[in-house]
Amino acid sequence: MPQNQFDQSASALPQAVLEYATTCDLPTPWATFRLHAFTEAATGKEHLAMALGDFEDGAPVLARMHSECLTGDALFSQRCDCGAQLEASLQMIATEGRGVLLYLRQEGRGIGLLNKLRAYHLQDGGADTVEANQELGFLPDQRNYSLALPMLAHLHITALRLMTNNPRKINALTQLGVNVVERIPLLVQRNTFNSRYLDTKAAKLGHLIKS
Ligand SMILES: Nc1nc2c(ncn2[C@@H]2O[C@H](COP(=O)(O)OP(=O)(O)OP(=O)(O)O)[C@@H](O)[C@H]2O)c(=O)[nH]1
Ligand SMILES: [Zn+2]
Repeated sequence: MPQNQFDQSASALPQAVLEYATTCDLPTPWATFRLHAFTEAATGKEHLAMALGDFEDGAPVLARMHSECLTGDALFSQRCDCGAQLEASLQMIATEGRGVLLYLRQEGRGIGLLNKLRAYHLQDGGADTVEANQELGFLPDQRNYSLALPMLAHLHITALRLMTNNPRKINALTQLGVNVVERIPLLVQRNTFNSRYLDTKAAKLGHLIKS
């Protein structure tokens, strides 16, 4: 699959600069995480890392690089798999007792909330998730994963066992010099509303999801 039909290569994107802000405890139903906050210099956006356990030994860390999805993560939307993936990955980290979830504020695969809702409107009229982005003048995936680098460096994390179904995410991280030693599938249940979305991700974006 030609990667640039869907997203820019990692080397073509500007390297994100983040400034560390603060850390606090974050109790969740599964574990009490340490929540680390960072500010992105270029946009002022706040990006978060939820960490559990000690990473100083250098052993590969169970990790989720989660892209913000307000509708799925907070508003219980069934149009996508984001909320269920967020919950499942935090549970897996808690079960292991060690791991990190990077919560990257790249809503709508980087096009922002309002444009994602415009894309949903086009999808309500028949477009798929890729066509809708293109109709709005965007690449299907506008994310810049270099946001992860300063967060991983701050946490002294050097190698990942990444929970994802998206091989382009692993390619991008590898291009950026991150050592991804393993991919751990993060499959969630289909429903009436997300089924076409999941099929399009598999067919057009290369996600490793069974139909
Ligand atoms: N532009 C757009 N973004 C969407 C749509 N549905 C979900 N998103 C965003 O997609 C992002 C999540 O990406 P996905 O393609 O679902 O999954 P992924 O992160 O590539 O892969 P996984 O690691 O397997 O979850 C979040 O930022 C969502 O807000 C949509 O229809 N259009
Ligand atoms: Zn979502």
